[in-house]
Amino acid sequence: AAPVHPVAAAPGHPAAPAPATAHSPNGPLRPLAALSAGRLATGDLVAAAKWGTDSPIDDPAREREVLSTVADQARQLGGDPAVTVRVFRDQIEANKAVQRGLYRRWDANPGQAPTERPDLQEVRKEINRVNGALVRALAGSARARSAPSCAPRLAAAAVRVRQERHLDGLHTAALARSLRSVCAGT
Ligand SMILES: C=C(O[C@@H]1C=C(C(=O)O)C=C[C@H]1O)C(=O)O
Repeated sequence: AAPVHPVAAAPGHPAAPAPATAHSPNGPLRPLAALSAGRLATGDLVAAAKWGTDSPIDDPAREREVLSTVADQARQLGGDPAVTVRVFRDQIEANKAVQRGLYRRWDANPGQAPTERPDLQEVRKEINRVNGALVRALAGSARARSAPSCAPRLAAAAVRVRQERHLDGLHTAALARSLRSVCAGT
């Protein structure tokens, strides 16, 4: 098994608590954007793990497991399980959009296709860690997510993350997709 890529292994240290509002330029929304980008980076590894195998991009059983786990985690943290599940449905769609985009790229340019195959189970362990951090960041951002300033602040945070991580068009579009229901009432 190939080692987990460092970009995915350290998306803002997912095991640590979400940074406090005062230390984040965009308040508690910035970690949501950063963690979402970290989760999307795992999409590259998942695509590489599945490419050339029988494992389909869509794995509904794994998706159900993710959604039920994050709902439980949200309940334990005093978060909102319904909101958490809604956001994670978007996270999952965005992850699959990355995988599909990479498959298109690799089909069109076989020279760009991965030559190493990461272990999907190892990548999913990393995804689980990011999931836990995201659930925590969601639970800690209820006020910011329901404020009228949520959408512009979240958009600004996403732009910063795109710049910091030098995201390409595929990952930038997926980041927007992943954050679609973060702000209440959007
Ligand atoms: C990331 C994967 O691919 C898809 C996306 C998932 C996700 O974002 O959690 C879960 C299952 C798959 O439908 C995977 O198979 O683990």
